[in-house]
Amino acid sequence: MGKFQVMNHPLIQHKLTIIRNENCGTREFREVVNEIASLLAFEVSRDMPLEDVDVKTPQGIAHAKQLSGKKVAVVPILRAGIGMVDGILDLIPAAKVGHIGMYRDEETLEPHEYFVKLPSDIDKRQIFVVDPMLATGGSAIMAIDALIKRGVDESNIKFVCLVAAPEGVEALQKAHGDVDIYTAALDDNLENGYIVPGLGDAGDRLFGTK
Ligand SMILES: O=P(O)(O)OC[C@H]1O[C@H](OP(=O)(O)OP(=O)(O)O)[C@H](O)[C@@H]1O
Ligand SMILES: O=c1cc[nH]c(=O)[nH]1
Ligand SMILES: [Mg+2]
Repeated sequence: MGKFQVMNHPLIQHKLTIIRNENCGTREFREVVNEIASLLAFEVSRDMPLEDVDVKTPQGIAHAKQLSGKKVAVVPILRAGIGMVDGILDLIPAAKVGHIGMYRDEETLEPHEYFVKLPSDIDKRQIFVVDPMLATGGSAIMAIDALIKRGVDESNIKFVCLVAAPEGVEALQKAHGDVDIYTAALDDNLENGYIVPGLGDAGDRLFGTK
């Protein structure tokens, strides 16, 4: 079973409160989502493997460490996931970026895939699937299905979000038990498909479309 972790670092919690506020405007919302994504990436990358390396400093030889594991791919679920990408690339600049386009039918809440473009070596990478909201879990499950269909092993996927509903966590764990889930908050429940208290429609707040 993959892990489920709520990232309760004080900086993450403080910044999440800023974007939950209905008076937070598009510009600040966008900036702070990226800041939270960076802080989440710092925690999510904590178990990346290291190898020993000797490096010559101006004063001698340091027995040091460098990253040794799989290269990273960040995969945002469009649209709202795009809001987290730059923040993660600030920490992992060499990561490749794949995109999976997904929209929820407003009536049925069913997800629909409309775009997939991934690095050609996606099956060899450590993948961070990012989306601010895990509501029913349908979009995350379908995005991960799309990766598995292309040869990705579930255990190489970490799902990173800002706010999760218990219903979404349960559904994602049931569908993809080996995927690690990281969130800045686990909220109360879903009402009409929206997370309560949540932060509203993340895509619309990021892109100013409402
Ligand atoms: O867990 P679920 O019930 O599937 O809901 C979560 C999805 O809903 C939102 O996207 P939306 O469909 O509104 O698209 P957008 O990002 O383009 O606004 C959000 O960004 C997630 O992708
Ligand atoms: O609360 C929610 C649920 C789904 N998508 C959002 O953007 N917000
Ligand atoms: Mg939306």
